Amino acid sequence: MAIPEFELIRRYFSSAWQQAPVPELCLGPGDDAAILQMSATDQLLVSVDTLNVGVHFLPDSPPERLAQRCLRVNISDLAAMGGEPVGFTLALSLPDVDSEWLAGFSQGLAAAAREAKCPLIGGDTTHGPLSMTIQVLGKVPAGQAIRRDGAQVGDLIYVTGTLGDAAAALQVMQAGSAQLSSENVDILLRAFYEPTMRIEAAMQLRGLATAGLDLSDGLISDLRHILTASSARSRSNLGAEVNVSALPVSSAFKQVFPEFQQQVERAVSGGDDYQLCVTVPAEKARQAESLMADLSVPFSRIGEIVTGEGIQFHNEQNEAVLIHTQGYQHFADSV
Ligand SMILES: Nc1ncnc2c1ncn2[C@@H]1O[C@H](COP(=O)(O)OP(=O)(O)O)[C@@H](O)[C@H]1O
Ligand SMILES: Cc1ncc(C[n+]2csc(CCOP(=O)(O)OP(=O)(O)O)c2C)c(N)n1
Ligand SMILES: [Mg+2]
Repeated sequence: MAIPEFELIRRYFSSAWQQAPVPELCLGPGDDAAILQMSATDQLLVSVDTLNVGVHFLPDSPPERLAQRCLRVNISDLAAMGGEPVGFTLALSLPDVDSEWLAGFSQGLAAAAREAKCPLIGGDTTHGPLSMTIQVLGKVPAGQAIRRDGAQVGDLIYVTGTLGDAAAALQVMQAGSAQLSSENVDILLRAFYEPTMRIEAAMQLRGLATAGLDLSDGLISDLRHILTASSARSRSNLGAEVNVSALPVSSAFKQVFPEFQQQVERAVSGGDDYQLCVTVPAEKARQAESLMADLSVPFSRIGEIVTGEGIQFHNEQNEAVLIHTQGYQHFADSV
């Protein structure tokens, strides 16, 4: 029987993290980043993610774009906590020394590092199948990180940007794009390789959002992380109501997935979005919406936290919509 990714982590790694707590540790595994107390006023955020060929990107991906994606998806975890980047380390495993590939990779890495104001501060370079791991360090004023566990009944659920574009890009890369304009192909590929880092947006949402994370596995699994963490913390049963007609999707995405049910399924379970999903109390919603508008960040209200369990999807007419797909799961195919 396959062990789901999160059960595997809990079963085999919780014994290590439950040992020897240090006074600096404010938040261990389970959120987008760990939180460590650095001084009375500052906390350090730490997060790491790996990208593997064949799993996270296709073989022969352009190296410049791959580097962009690798740093951006990692910085997305810092952003999701309301953090500001401080620096990153890079552990790179390469099958051979291909100077053309490395020149492209180096350019993409430098461009993303510049944009995020996040310098490379160390790393490791080894011989092996292509794999890249980036660890990001960030900072946040003490107590102000946006965690996954603060959502409450009545909070409104928002997402930034559009959902499903990266899933549509993958479909286009794997199956072709006969019916798409080159402009739309560009939009989708950019969503996959260069997801927007929502650093400033999330910093503005500190103190307004009760919970938040970045969407990597798809809304249907990632919103559940907010529900699980927040239910545990508040010792209550929290669920979510999501209006599928409010899910923000691009016209390029709709061209790739023309049927409405297919659009809903891909938007909530396609993954690789790296948009923010946050919960905001109703009385702070106007302020949050206007701050996001000032930053020109699309900010869509898609639902509400309710008493209950799991996520219920409904349409504009308030009719239940069944979703048949799940979010991305590593090891889903293992036996
Ligand atoms: N091998 C591991 N040991 C300890 N913690 C882990 C391990 N793998 C994942 N985690 C933790 O589990 C949580 C969920 O992981 P993941 O889905 O990768 O988060 P994210 O989507 O934020 O990258 C994170 O807090 C991460 O630190
Ligand atoms: C070749 C390829 N196949 C499938 C996908 C889809 N995909 C792979 S991993 C993933 C989820 C996000 O990756 P994960 O390692 O779980 O990131 P994390 O949640 O740790 O940030 C998705 C949607 C992809 N990006 N590339
Ligand atoms: Mg991860």
